[in-house]
Amino acid sequence: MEVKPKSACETCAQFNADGLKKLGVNTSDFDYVVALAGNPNTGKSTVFNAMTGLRQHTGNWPGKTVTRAEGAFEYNKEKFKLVDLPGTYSLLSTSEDEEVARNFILFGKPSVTVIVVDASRLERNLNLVLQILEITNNAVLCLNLMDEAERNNLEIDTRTLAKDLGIPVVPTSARYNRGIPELIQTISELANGKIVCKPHRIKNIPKNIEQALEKLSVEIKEVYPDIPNSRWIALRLLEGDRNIFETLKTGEFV
Ligand SMILES: Nc1nc2c(ncn2[C@@H]2O[C@H](COP(=O)(O)OP(=O)(O)OP(=O)(O)O)[C@@H](O)[C@H]2O)c(=O)[nH]1
Ligand SMILES: [Mg+2]
Repeated sequence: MEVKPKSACETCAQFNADGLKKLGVNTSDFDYVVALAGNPNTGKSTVFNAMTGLRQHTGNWPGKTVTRAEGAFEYNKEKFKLVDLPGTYSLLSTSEDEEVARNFILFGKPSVTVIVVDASRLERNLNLVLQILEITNNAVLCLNLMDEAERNNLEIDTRTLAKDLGIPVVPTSARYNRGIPELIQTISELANGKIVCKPHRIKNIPKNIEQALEKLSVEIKEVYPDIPNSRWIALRLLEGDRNIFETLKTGEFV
């Protein structure tokens, strides 16, 4: 991860939060699309509401958001369309809600993916984080529910986490609006290339599988030239993922 040097004033989130305008449902003429992804009940909709000024339903039970919601905000004169997704445990999913999230993360071509995790249950959230990092170059980890983590006396080494994952990590307590200005600033810097990620990727793929992957992903690209992540899709097909197979067949990507 490389961060280009800036003046101290520019790096201050408090300073930059002044450049924020919550635009509600007015998503026209956006410059960037930002996806909010993560396990169920990690506070995605709460983050969405804090940034857009909308009142997307939030609730303390899994699966509250069942379809995707869209809103917008403006920051430093650039317009961001924010997409709130249903919670999902995995990109290798089967349930209908999870499919909505997976298809958007895979095929929606977001400029930035915000991965919202529960800081008090970090370990069980990491599975999805690593899966998302396989398919995107531009992501930020929103370490939410920091108030809960603090209450449980959990300390998280955010610098090491950011280094190991290869993406920025922003601690937040979205319910209390803590960390939201920093998150917005990080999203903006990722979108306009001031921060460049080097996401953690699995490297030890056997040679024969690697060759099959290469071949299949070339064929996928021939049939679907606009498709992102053809390599990951090839891997899923080789593993026999019926959902991905059906999605490709119907062409209903998003
Ligand atoms: N203590 C605390 N609670 C939070 C925080 N952020 C969200 N919550 C609460 O966590 C619950 C779930 O929040 P949601 O925003 O609905 O979570 P979600 O990720 O959108 O949930 P799904 O749509 O089901 O995936 C709500 O009761 C929120 O008020 C936080 O930073 N701290
Ligand atoms: Mg939600």
